[in-house]
Amino acid sequence: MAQLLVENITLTFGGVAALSSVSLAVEEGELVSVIGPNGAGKTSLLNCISGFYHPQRGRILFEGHEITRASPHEVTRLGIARAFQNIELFSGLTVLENLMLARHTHLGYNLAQAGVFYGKALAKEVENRRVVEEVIDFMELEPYRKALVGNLPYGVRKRVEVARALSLSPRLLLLDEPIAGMTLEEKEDMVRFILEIRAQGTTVILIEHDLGVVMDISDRVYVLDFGQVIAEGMPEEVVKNPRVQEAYLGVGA
Ligand SMILES: Nc1ncnc2c1ncn2[C@@H]1O[C@H](COP(=O)(O)OP(=O)(O)OP(=O)(O)O)[C@@H](O)[C@H]1O
Repeated sequence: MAQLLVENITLTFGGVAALSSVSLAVEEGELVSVIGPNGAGKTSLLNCISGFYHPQRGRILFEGHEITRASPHEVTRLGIARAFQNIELFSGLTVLENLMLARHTHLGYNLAQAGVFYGKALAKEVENRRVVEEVIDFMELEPYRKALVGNLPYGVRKRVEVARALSLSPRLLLLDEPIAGMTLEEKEDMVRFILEIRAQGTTVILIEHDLGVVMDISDRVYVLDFGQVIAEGMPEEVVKNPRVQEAYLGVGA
């Protein structure tokens, strides 16, 4: 069974369908990209998977659990984390504090539990710190760990945003335009990190407008247009698909 199954989801806003009967199946360890023109429904799809939107029809299963109506918090606890297009970090906190806070907020013990199970809470805190330090090391953020996020250049903040998602130890990572607005060098670095994340066994769903990057690194690609999946397959198949060329690349027709 696929790790993530999206079955015929439909999401409407006041009569406008952002997604119409969209299905998607992602295997554990795959790097799957979702592409499509502006307004095609890519972010809406990620919002449904991550619990921010709930589709009116269809269902979503992650590792056999139905998450169609789950909250973002529940989805995170089940092993799905998301790096946002518009960076969701606290600019007045350091890199280290942002990552620790993410773990506390989503996976941590609450204060009442900490009071009752002091030893357990302490062990949890040591574990939180270990994971966060590993992520900082992995994302090569060591030079910035004590820097306030608000003072960091945009490209580094994008990297911290991915690190924040990774610090939740996800088995499925959702990346919404992780290289948008970056310099060429920053893009190359981010692509390398994405490939390393996948190499470590984490499943990745990527929304990205840079087709060169998508075609280079994806195992499979889904193409959305007007809220519908118009093509799915290996990158080299998808680019040859006449519907994709018409709808997305603006050629043909
Ligand atoms: N909260 C909302 N309220 C109303 N309409 C929405 C909402 N979110 C998305 N939509 C609509 O749903 C459609 C799909 O939008 P979505 O942002 O998912 O597309 P996208 O493919 O991610 O676009 P982009 O590449 O520009 O980010 C659009 O018509 C958009 O206006």
